[in-house]
Amino acid sequence: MLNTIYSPDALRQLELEQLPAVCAQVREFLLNSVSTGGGHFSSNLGTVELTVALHYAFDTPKDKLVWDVGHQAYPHKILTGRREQMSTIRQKDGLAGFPKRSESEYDTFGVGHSSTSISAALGMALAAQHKGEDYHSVAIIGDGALTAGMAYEAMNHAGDLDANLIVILNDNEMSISPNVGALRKYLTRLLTGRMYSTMRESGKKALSHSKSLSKLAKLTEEHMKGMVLPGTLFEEMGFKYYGPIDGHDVEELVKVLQNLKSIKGPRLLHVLTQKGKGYELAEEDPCTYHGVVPFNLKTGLVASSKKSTPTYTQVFGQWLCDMAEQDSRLVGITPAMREGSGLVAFSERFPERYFDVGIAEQHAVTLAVGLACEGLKPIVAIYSTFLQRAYDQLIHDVAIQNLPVVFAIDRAGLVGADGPTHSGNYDLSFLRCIPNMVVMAPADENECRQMLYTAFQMDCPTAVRYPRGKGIGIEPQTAMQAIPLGKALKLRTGHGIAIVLFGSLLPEAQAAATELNATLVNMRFVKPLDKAMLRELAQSHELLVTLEDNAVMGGAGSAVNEYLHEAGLMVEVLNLGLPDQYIEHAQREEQLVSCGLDAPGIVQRVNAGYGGRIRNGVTLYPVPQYSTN
Ligand SMILES: Cc1ncc(C[n+]2csc(CCOP(=O)(O)OP(=O)(O)O)c2C)c(N)n1
Ligand SMILES: CC(=O)[C@@H](O)[C@H](O)COP(=O)(O)O
Ligand SMILES: [Mg+2]
Repeated sequence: MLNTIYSPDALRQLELEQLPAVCAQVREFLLNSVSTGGGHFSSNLGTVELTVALHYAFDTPKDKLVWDVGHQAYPHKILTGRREQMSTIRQKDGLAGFPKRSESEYDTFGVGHSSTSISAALGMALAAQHKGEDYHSVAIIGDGALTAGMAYEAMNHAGDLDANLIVILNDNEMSISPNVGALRKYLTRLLTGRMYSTMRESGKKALSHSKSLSKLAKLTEEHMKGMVLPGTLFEEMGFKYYGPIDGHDVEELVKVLQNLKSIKGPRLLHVLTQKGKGYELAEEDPCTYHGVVPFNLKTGLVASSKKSTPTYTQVFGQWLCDMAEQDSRLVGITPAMREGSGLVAFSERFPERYFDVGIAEQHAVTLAVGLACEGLKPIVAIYSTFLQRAYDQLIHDVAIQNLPVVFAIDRAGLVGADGPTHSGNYDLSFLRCIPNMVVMAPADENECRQMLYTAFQMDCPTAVRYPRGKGIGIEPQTAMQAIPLGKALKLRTGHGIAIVLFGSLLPEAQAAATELNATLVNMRFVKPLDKAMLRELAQSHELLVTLEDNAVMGGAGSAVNEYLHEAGLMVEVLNLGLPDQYIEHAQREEQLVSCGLDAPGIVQRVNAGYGGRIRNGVTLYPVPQYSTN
């Protein structure tokens, strides 16, 4: 059947009774395609029935489905004409891992970061009112995503309006790790309470009396009211609350959704799903199977037995435990990224000093400030891309008060398969302009550990930013020693050209320096800059090439330009970094090549500019062209 479903229209031609078979085929397809190519796994297995029901019950794309985060939207892609391209998902020139407006008319809203769906769907619902159009706006949000403030900001607004907004709460009791907070407890109470069973039965009865969809359509508010649990949090916020219902019973889902369409105003349907549904290992351990590399379905994910050097994340995790052992003031904070940020061991060894705050980056930062005010030493472990959410807190709460909060910023620079929504391309630009901040970028794993230690010793806000994955393979030393503030390190002495490196592009810089016989300096600090070193380089070289895995605009290279200008040092400069464009998903190495940040790319751009200047006095720095699809 799946082969004939090229669009939701084709799905809607089927009989309701055929939908369970469609679901089985979508799940089978998912199991094979994600285990073969990698990607988000558990969440997609959990949304199969919900997705089929939504496209069946609603008139998509006229009706708008807005997926929150979008990591659970693979079934949606499969049913909206992209099944045959699913093998390319998250790969260079392939489908994006998240809904993306330019990819399909069914992708109503681009996502990747969480908790935006209710705001966006409300905007669409208000637009419908404004334009006098008649379509439904449906936000599909997970229980994890519902821990973020933005979701409540949107509900608070929506609950006071009469917009045609439907929120589907996809509750699987999991974020990436088990969900946290009072809301989790509240949802559990809703599920386990006596009222739930009573309500569920009455709801089912109401629905089972209806023989056909046309009759179902006539089941209006009165029937649905039988399913209402009065006094819920959502009701108090102005939503009509329905559910909870079984998110794997596709026929029941369709019936309820059909009914929901005829009700007016903001309404919320609570749907229960199981993360990893249909693959036993993922059902048992949805967290491990949240995002997967290719694996054998028969054996499941198998940890490699080869001893390998640690990733930057692991270097951070080890440092955190070591530091916590030495200093009881240390506390660790994560906004819902325990595994990704390397905090599992810390959370187990120091549970009383570990805080998973849910998807609440703003709160994570200001919580750290409160802890710092009272003499504790907070470490905020956060992905660069998610720190963007907490920029005001960083300035207003941390930096203006000059409090010693350490930001361990993971996934800095290009991240690969997750693409532009998750790239950490801007942190150097947005951090270095904040007074009081010290900003460090390690060039290898040991330096990362020593920088974290350095940061921890300081009495001001500090940031250490490091990339996804492994470095050059330097085993961090156990001993920890603070790095002198703002001190760069000369790694190679060459002639004419000096490569001024900020961060992890060390192998590329080393290869290019050798090829060009250039001086190579590891700057280590983006703020404060080693001005003495820059002065010396400017006075002894003809060209300075700054290199960073951050946007060129406003980044570390810009800091060098500003200093040279301010100091009146006349030297030619070539700033290499990420262009003023979004870099599409691909492997990180492919992304670096496409930006001219691999060793041959660096050499080519230096030669083009520098050679041109030497030959005829014309400065020419060609910038590679990037695709902007
Ligand atoms: C702002 C933001 N912070 C963190 C993340 C990382 N993240 C992606 S999915 C996820 C869990 C979401 O849980 P839920 O919404 O319940 O969906 P589920 O994974 O259970 O399907 C997290 C923390 C993100 N995408 N956006
Ligand atoms: C959807 C989301 O935000 C996360 O699942 C993210 O994809 C994790 O990225 P890492 O694989 O880099 O931890
Ligand atoms: Mg969840």
